[in-house]
Amino acid sequence: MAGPRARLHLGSERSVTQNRPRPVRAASATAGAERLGSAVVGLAPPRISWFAPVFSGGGGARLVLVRHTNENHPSAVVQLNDVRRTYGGKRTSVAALDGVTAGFGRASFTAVMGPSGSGKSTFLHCAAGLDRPTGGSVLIEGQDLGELSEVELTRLRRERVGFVFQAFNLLPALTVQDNVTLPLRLAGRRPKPALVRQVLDQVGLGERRKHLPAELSGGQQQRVAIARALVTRPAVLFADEPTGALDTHTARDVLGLLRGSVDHAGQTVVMVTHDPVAASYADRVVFLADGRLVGELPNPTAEAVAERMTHLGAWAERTATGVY
Ligand SMILES: Nc1ncnc2c1ncn2[C@@H]1O[C@H](COP(=O)(O)OP(=O)(O)OP(=O)(O)O)[C@@H](O)[C@H]1O
Repeated sequence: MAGPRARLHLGSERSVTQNRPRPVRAASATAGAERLGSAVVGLAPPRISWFAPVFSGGGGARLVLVRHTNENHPSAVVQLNDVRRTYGGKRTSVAALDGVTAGFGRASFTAVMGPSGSGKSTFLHCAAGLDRPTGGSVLIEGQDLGELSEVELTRLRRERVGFVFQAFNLLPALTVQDNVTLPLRLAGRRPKPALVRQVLDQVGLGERRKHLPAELSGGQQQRVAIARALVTRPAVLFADEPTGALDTHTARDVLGLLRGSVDHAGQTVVMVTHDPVAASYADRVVFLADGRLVGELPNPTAEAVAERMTHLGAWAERTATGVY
């Protein structure tokens, strides 16, 4: 557990009613996930509380008891323990992540938000095994990534981690079906036709499997990218601004698809986003500022997320400039 961390007090968490229908969860999809109050966190109830400075909207600091839900727990699919990532040398050192502890339970959907430069990409890269932290540990399904060689880490990423980025990164000369099955073929596995059909149907592209990416809309191409990420049945799907290149309507389709993979297939999803509406599809939002986890919001609404981000941005600016 990291030492005391600043947590932002950013207004009421439940002042705005939910602005989207939440699908009923299949019992199998939520196996292992536990409800903690109103938050689906997939973790054990918090065991440790800590005293931390809380910054009010006006910039003043006071001490309150903070209940922390992100501690180390063996049931987490992804667990970060006191993760640090420093860039640069001694004199130019930047702490992109400064002691982050967070857990992500099975069949949970978490949005990661924070001002520009707060460490979101670094967080995602370290959590997904794309980058090695300079301190602390990251576990995926209980496996400490720090204990793996590069070859082992690559294999774990290929088999247990799915990625979706803002850019769809499809191979233009391959059909939808061949793009989707590529990760399996790269891993030397023969794609099972029934599985491929199922994944393509899941993303609504069963009829388009022979098409080339250029023959699809942006939203459909992102669906192909999601199918490609899901085809290995990964333990966790990491999404980095997956709707950043899509119009509002298409973005909602894609977010609904991610939500459905959690509710109906028990997928664990961790998504970095700047968009409060996108974040409102998640079970909870965790907020980063200055490389630290500074708060979380269960059952987020777009309005509540936007309100917190406004305060967080103002606080980050005051911290950076030293003007309060
Ligand atoms: N390769 C690097 N070398 C040096 N500093 C870096 C490097 N990558 C990130 N940083 C610094 O680490 C901090 C966190 O960066 P990161 O990209 O994780 O933030 P972010 O929240 O994803 O930002 P944004 O929302 O603007 O994409 C920033 O101060 C950034 O300048």
